[in-house]
Amino acid sequence: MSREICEGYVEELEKLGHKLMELIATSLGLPAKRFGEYFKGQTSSVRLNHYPLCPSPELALGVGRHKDPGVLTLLAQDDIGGLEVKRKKDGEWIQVKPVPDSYAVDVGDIIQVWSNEKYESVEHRATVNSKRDRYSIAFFFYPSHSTIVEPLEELIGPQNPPKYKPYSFGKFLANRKRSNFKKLNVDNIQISDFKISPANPN
Ligand SMILES: O=C(O)CCC(=O)C(=O)O
Ligand SMILES: [Fe+2]
Repeated sequence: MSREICEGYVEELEKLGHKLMELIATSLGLPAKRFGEYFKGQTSSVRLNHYPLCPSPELALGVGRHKDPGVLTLLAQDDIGGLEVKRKKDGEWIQVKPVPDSYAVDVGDIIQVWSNEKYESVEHRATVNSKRDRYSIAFFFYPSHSTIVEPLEELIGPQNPPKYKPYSFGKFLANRKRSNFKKLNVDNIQISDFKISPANPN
């Protein structure tokens, strides 16, 4: 792939990311450009995923269950399928069927915190299959390293106290990456670590 093609692709995804954030801002009753400031010095990235076919797909996962730490993930997937999201009401894993010429849009942890849980970050995973290799391209729309993530002040008040303590996105991500993609015996850092519990508001 040439540099121009990659750069052009990322530029278009960035535009789409901003557009989606404008719609989300509007849905929360905020000015459309409310989220723009966080993306000055953004740290977005692209990951090319290759899942080789697996003779025993019931014994392995392509990517284990997780929530994406950023703002949005825009996922282009081929026609094989394998992405699954966890349905909250019963914990069932639901397949996200590939739709040609479209992106699967995943709300990340930061929107959950910014919106004080009006939106929720979706838990997901990717399975493998025994028929064909699968490819996906994930664009992770991330704010600047220095962003302090906290519920937006316009969305909190006496009736709606903040559900999260502020945290540094850069430090959160650095902590996540410390695992270096190895399987850990303990869960790595999660936004729930910053959750304010009603019994212990500080
Ligand atoms: O390839 C997929 O379907 C999902 C990939 C994913 O969740 C990720 O890269 O964060
Ligand atoms: Fe993901």
